[in-house]
Amino acid sequence: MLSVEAVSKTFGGVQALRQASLSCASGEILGLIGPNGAGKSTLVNAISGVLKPDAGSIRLADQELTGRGPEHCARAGIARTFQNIRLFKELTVRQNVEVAHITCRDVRPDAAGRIDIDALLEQYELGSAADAPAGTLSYGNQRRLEIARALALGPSLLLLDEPAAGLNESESETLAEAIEAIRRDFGCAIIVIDHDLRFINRLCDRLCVMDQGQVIASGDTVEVWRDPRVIEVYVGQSQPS
Ligand SMILES: Nc1ncnc2c1ncn2[C@@H]1O[C@H](COP(=O)(O)OP(=O)(O)OP(=O)(O)O)[C@@H](O)[C@H]1O
Repeated sequence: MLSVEAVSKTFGGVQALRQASLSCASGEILGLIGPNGAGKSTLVNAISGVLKPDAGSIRLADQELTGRGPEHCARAGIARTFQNIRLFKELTVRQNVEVAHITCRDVRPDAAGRIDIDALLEQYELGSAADAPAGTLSYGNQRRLEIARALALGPSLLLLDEPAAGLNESESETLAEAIEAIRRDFGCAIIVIDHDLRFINRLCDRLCVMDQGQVIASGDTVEVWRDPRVIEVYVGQSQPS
């Protein structure tokens, strides 16, 4: 489904990505982890068209996406959330979701037809706030709205950048269940970036570990934690249980 091959990106003198490669299949939940500055957000930005890679290729199913912009990638079926929430804060909760749904209806009417906006708002406990401006929601509700809006795009690939940031343990558990429900209900591929390793290990089928712009390990979650390079990168950090 998603195939990223040898993607590189330099910002001034900083090589943020060095020939990074990963793949993600339909219905798979892939965890993208690594220390601060490893290149995770840059890679997700390249996949979602927010920035153009200097080299390498990005394909989604049979679509060549390398160097295409965010709108093109959204229309191709890639939806994402951001590390720092980016909603249309003056629009209502419902309007935020409707804008995404209209985009989906234009390009993938079949997928759009399967999306029920009211059900989506209820599922993310936003029904009672549907007519409130998005900017007035609590932090947790804004995070939920970002996911609901991403789903209204009818994605075949969903990218979640630090969805558990700022959540307590029980909220993270609820979020993990919600992401599993997305896989079940939408069947899309999901890539999750997060520093909460307990959350990542509980949720993800496979992991891709980055360090200094490179993918240093990828594979089954349990296997990856046995890799000496991964252990080295995480030395000093608490090992996940
Ligand atoms: N727009 C930019 N301009 C200059 N340098 C950048 C830019 N974006 C990222 N970088 C640099 O590229 C490197 C990788 O950053 P990136 O944000 O992708 O890492 P990350 O793994 O997502 O980190 P974190 O977990 O802290 O979010 C870092 O050295 C960062 O400072």
